Amino acid sequence: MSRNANLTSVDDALAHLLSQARPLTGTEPVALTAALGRVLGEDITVPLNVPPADNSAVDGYALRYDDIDPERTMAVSGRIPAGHAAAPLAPGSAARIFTGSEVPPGADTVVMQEQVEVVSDGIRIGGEQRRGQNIRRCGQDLRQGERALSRGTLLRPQELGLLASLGIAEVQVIRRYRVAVLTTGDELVEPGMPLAPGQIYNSNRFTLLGLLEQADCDVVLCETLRDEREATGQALLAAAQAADLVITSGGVSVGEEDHVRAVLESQGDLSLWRLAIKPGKPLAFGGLAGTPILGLPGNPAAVLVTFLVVATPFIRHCQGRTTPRRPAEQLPAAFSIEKPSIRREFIRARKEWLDGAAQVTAYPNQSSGVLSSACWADGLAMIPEHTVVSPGDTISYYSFSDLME
Ligand SMILES: Nc1nc2c(c(=O)[nH]1)N[C@H]1C(S)=C(S)[C@@H](COP(=O)(O)OP(=O)(O)OC[C@H]3O[C@@H](n4cnc5c(N)ncnc54)[C@H](O)[C@@H]3O)O[C@H]1N2
Ligand code: MOO
Repeated sequence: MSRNANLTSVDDALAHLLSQARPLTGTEPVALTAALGRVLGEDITVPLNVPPADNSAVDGYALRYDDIDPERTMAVSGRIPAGHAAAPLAPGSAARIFTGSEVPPGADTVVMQEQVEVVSDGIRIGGEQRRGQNIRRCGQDLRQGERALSRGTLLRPQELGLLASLGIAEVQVIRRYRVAVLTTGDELVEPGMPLAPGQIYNSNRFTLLGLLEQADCDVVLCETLRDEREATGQALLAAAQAADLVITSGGVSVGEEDHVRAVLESQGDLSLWRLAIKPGKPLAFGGLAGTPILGLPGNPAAVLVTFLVVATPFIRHCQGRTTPRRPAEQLPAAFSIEKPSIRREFIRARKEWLDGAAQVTAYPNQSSGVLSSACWADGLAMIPEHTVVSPGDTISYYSFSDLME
């Protein structure tokens, strides 16, 4: 691993995390109505042709192309509303047909009603017609026996519609990823309670719960721990036994009250500590009782950034999601970085439009204790290690929604 003043680079840290990630294999059945956002746990083979029969693409008349004669009135021998079986077409005649109605046996063409003149004893056909026009062929969407969707596909609204079009009401999905959340700190008080001197409200808990919900995780345990070594050890072990991943906030720096890292070091294994990332440097990663533990720093903006940059790729990998992270947009900076850092910096930023051109603006206060910067922002600008930035320089920008993908 490349280390810079004992800091592990973000790329090396991500490679290490992904090497430790164990994709979920267990599946569970869910009704289509509850399957949005889940990951398909089985390959789906098309059980029947979609559409199941040739049907009309327009409202009009079904007929045999060779019977079209602009000089002759054609009798209308039948009417086929959508949802009804089509009787065979009487020779030399036309059948009234509607969009989606099955084309009757014996017809090979549908003429739009706008090109038909209705007369007392039938119809007269004008305009230019083509053999086979306006018919949606049996199986043109999906053919029986072919692969409709593969295991690992994220189920979006259109995939749910496709499954429904195959008559499937329930699918196997990868089971939800179970995460335990432990926030640490004697100073923390839950919102709604009065605040005594020295205390602050526990904001990380809510940021993390929101992020995990957006990442389709099941939060199986959520506790706040006091800065106490033995209790921290017990709580971490209980969380490790209950979850696929434990995420903590706080207690990973160098102070003597930073117990999360110390517990990992003594009771589990600490395979990563201190990253070349700003904010978020003291991030710790390790394992306890066979469960990965991700120790995020306590500073509120560091929690958001490290979750998006480091935790999300790990979680997505474990969830069996196969789509790679979207590449950054390359945009001109509307800010400057005068002092190069040995850490890769993620700046709370906004993509803004000036005279029709996009540029990236930065929140003026990038302190990792300032969460309002993240509420102002719609994404993160990434500044590589050892880099200075002048206004107009091209930089990498990731929207928050792309980082959650
Ligand atoms: N001597 C050093 N001190 C610090 C270093 C260092 O390298 N040497 N690194 C700094 C950096 S960078 C960060 S980030 C923090 C991370 O420290 P911890 O992860 O141990 O976090 P805490 O000390 O517990 O808390 C830091 C900060 O965040 C507040 N906090 C914690 N939890 C919550 C919560 N749930 N909701 C809201 N706010 C929270 C806490 O009160 C502190 O202000 O260490 C630096 N120090
Ligand atoms: O890494 Mo810390 O989050 O810079 O404040």
